[in-house]
Amino acid sequence: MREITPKRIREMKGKEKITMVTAYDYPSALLADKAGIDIVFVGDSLGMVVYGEPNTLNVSMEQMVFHTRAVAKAVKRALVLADMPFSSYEVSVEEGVKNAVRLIQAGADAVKIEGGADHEKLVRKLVRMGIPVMGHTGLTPQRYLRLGGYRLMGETEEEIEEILRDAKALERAGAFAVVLEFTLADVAKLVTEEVSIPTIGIGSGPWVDGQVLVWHDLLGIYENVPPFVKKYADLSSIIRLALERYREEVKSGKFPAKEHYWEYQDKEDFERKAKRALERLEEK
Ligand SMILES: Nc1nc(=O)c2c([nH]1)NC[C@@H]1CN(c3ccc(C(=O)N[C@@H](CCC(=O)O)C(=O)O)cc3)CN21
Ligand SMILES: CC(C)C(=O)C(=O)O
Ligand SMILES: [Mg+2]
Repeated sequence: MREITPKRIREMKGKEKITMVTAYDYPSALLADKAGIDIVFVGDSLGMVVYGEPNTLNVSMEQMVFHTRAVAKAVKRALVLADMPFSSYEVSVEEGVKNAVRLIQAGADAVKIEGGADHEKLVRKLVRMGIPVMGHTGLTPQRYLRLGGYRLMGETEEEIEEILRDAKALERAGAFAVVLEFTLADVAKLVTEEVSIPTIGIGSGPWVDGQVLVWHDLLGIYENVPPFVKKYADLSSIIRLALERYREEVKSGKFPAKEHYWEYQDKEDFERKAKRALERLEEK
């Protein structure tokens, strides 16, 4: 059992801000855990930042399972959360349960689904069988085609109502937290006040219970970052510089240097052995 549990996350509401970051592989999850992040999250955004897709709609359960397994191996303290990908839970409650179980068996401590009111039955069922669930409302990227792209949510009365309805349905069904993505900050504040479960914002302002960002965005290794991202590092330029130096040193013969290889001290000994080896090869 890891130290950060869904219960601990719930208890942080109003006391301590919750920190969450995506990670898709072993080395990044190791770093996120060691940095003291509360929730290490295998997001379906991996379709975009790892696999180069234009949206998250082509992410498969297989991909989520493989990446969740790698992340789970690394994390000792944080809560490991895995996204349910598009079409893995919408068709039926049964299918949703089966797919959630696969992510749990890959090492996740909890799963996240997009939407709320539409999936109340599924959330209730998962929670009853012991699988902690995080919801997700506001901008839900799996509705990319219908929305006609990614945009700020909560500008109309109808959208505010929909976001509130989702959050309240999730609370009722037993979800332990809800992501509020790219909503006007006032809407996020209202939702945070209206529900007893923690709200975790992304692009939704400061009046929420926690924040989540995508690994590649905050570290500066993804070119199409959403407008709400703060870059905490510019790893792209650091990585490029290192690769250019490597290339240059191989071309010029500077790498590998003495400390990077091993040679015979006794060259005559090597000559003898090499000659014998070549002869043995001839005999066969
Ligand atoms: N790398 C990455 N970071 C994210 O935060 C993220 C993903 N990918 N993929 C899934 C969703 C999609 N998100 C996004 C992506 C783009 C905008 C964005 O750029 N909005 C622009 C205009 C978009 C358009 O051209 O239609 C804006 O100015 O509102 C917002 C949220 C957040 N999520
Ligand atoms: C944007 C966050 C919340 C997400 O769902 C993801 O990274 O997949
Ligand atoms: Mg997602």
